[in-house]
Amino acid sequence: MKTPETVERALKRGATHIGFNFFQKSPRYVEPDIAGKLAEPVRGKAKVVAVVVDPSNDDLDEIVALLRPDMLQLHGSESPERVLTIKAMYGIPVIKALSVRSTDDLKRVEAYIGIADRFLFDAKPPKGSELPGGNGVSFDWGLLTWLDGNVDYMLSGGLNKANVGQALAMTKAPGVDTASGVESAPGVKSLDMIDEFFDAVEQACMPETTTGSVN
Ligand SMILES: O=C(O)c1ccccc1N[C@@H]1O[C@H](COP(=O)(O)O)[C@@H](O)[C@H]1O
Repeated sequence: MKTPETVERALKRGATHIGFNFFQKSPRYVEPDIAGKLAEPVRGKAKVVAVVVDPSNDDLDEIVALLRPDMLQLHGSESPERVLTIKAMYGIPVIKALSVRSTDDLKRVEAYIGIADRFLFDAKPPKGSELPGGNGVSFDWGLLTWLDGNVDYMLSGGLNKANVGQALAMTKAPGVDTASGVESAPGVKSLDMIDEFFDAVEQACMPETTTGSVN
């Protein structure tokens, strides 16, 4: 999120996590001090998440001081040992993002069990992309049937109003996450598209008993 308006809209629609991106090549990048201000209305209503990619300790020091995140989303190739070190340094829960193309990619979860607090499964970046995430591409959700049912995760990667219902129906994912799927241009979130995404999620999550037809 890069603007107060989009933060407000996502909160109003019931977002449980609001992310701020600190990968400098990203069109979603925000300066840590600006992110700290944007996060103020989020505190106590949703989790403030810092999205980082193989961050140095200096970068983390600055982000943690200025944003005061509830969670760190580690979206690079951080090893289990590095995740443990980061958790020990700041005492902040970690979402470990893993990119998925095959069942072997999903098996990488095992090394992080008991270390990462939650997982986020994203697609592998397309060839040539400079971004490790935020590429608007999905992976084969059917692969998630291989996952141990106790793993707490968020499904990510190319989710938008048109496919999030099918993604939820197919995977029963405990959470969904989107970035480019609610943007009118790279890095430009659309209030209408945020609404449409939440509408689609609500529709997908409606208990069957309330979606029956009226005769
Ligand atoms: O969005 C980015 O530019 C980005 C850069 C570096 C790491 C992660 C990034 N985005 C995250 O990727 C997922 C999926 O995004 P999308 O829905 O496919 O656009 C999401 O968690 C973004 O925050």
